[in-house]
Amino acid sequence: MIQIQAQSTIPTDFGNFTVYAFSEHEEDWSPHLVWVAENTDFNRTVNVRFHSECITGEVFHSKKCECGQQLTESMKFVSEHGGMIIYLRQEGRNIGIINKLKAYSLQEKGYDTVEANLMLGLPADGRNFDVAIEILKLLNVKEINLLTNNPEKIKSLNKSGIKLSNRLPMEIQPNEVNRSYLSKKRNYFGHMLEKV
Ligand SMILES: Nc1nc2c(ncn2[C@@H]2O[C@H](COP(=O)(O)OP(=O)(O)OP(=O)(O)O)[C@@H](O)[C@H]2O)c(=O)[nH]1
Ligand SMILES: [Zn+2]
Repeated sequence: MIQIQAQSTIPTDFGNFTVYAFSEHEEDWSPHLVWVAENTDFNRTVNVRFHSECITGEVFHSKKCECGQQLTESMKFVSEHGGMIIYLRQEGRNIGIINKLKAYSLQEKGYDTVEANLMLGLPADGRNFDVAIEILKLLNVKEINLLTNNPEKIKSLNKSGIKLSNRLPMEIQPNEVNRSYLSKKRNYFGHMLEKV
């Protein structure tokens, strides 16, 4: 059972956030991190982003995906309108950074993002979002707007008991490198993307 292991306030370029680290054990070096914008009213519909870790995109500005830009846009949005980012330590759709780099290596040979995972004997998407739901319940959140294009995140919420008021699109303008990745997301996983 996960619980809050620590919390603190952190000022960012986009405003002040309270950050909570959630894990089962205090010695877990990769806890899920929940970033709550300071103007968040838990008694109203809360704007929420479930965001899976992508060190290549978020820290090193990889052009292969849109994760870094989505995280920045999400932080801006919740700072302005209230809300939180549930930052899930599910690197590479939960195959881990080593396997993601192996998958990228296969992508250099011409395989797409799904084929590469499957060739490694791994699921196309190894995530489930139950832990994000658990976090919302622990924080006593009852009703949310979800910033996402991913239908799986919506399905998880619909069976959770937490009310989903609205889906808010989180679409980034494609670049020349990530356009085929984004179109695979739309055509294979069913992401609601209009710009690819
Ligand atoms: N295995 C694998 N993972 C990737 C690849 N490109 C990006 N990722 C991972 O995909 C995940 C993207 O997660 P999210 O930002 O939550 O995005 P999403 O599930 O597409 O849904 P929304 O952005 O909410 O629409 C991150 O964990 C990335 O590390 C890839 O080519 N292969
Ligand atoms: Zn990414």
